[in-house]
Amino acid sequence: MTILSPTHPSSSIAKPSLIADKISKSFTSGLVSIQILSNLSLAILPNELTLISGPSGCGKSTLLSILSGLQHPDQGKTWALDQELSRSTKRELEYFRLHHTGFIFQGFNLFPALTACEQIELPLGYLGLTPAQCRARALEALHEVGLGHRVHQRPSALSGGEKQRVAIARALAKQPKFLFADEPTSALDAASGQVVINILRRIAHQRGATVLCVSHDHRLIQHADRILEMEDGAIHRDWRTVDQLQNHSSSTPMPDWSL
Ligand SMILES: Nc1ncnc2c1ncn2[C@@H]1O[C@H](COP(=O)(O)OP(=O)(O)OP(=O)(O)O)[C@@H](O)[C@H]1O
Repeated sequence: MTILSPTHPSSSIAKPSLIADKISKSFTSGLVSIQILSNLSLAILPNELTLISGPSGCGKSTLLSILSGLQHPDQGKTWALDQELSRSTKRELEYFRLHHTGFIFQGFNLFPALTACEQIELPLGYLGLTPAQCRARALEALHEVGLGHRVHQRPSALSGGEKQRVAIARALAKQPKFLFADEPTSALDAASGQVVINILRRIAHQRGATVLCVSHDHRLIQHADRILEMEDGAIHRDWRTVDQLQNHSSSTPMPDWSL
């Protein structure tokens, strides 16, 4: 059984790749304004899978969309590496998302008419790669998620877990620095969900990507490196697996996370 320990900054000396500094967000419904995120600050590290968990409606997806540059916070600042997302223009955010991010959603978002390989080749074309480069990257990504034998299948011939693996391969083929996943296992059975979360963790560890995953699927917790539990628009608890802590010396110096 995985034992969880409270996160301590000395557990890592890596520089955060994603930072939120006192961000707030509210939505207006009719005459009522509802505060979703309140003065939230956090720092996410590369090379690990960070899981944001919490009850439905607590603001997980809103936080993910702000950290990935899909939305601006009402107040506060966000950075991805050295780019201040909260001050970036729409065009700068589009460039950031196209070149540096991959997204994975609960519903897979695959085109029914395209084969697994074509699903991946299509968006790669927007990166300016040649058709041969797109094909090579697509095949490599499909092999990486264990779907080398399903290259020419359309979504209707794939299981839910396989569809999600195609979606991961599509995100992976861009070779992104950031991978954002919103409830990637919700539509999957336990075994398929476990395969998906293991792939996400491997991408973080082997490729050095920052992998941020939103889920209220408790089966995922023991497979994440770090767990952020949200409640009422704030980070309520911040946990890290003991395995991860033991990989670092107890004399590891404190990183400078000052904002
Ligand atoms: N664009 C929007 N306009 C109005 N309200 C919104 C908008 N986006 C989110 N909300 C509201 O903000 C709250 C938080 O939504 P969010 O999707 O971030 O929560 P969540 O924790 O991801 O929920 P779930 O686990 O159910 O997906 C919800 O009450 C939702 O209805």
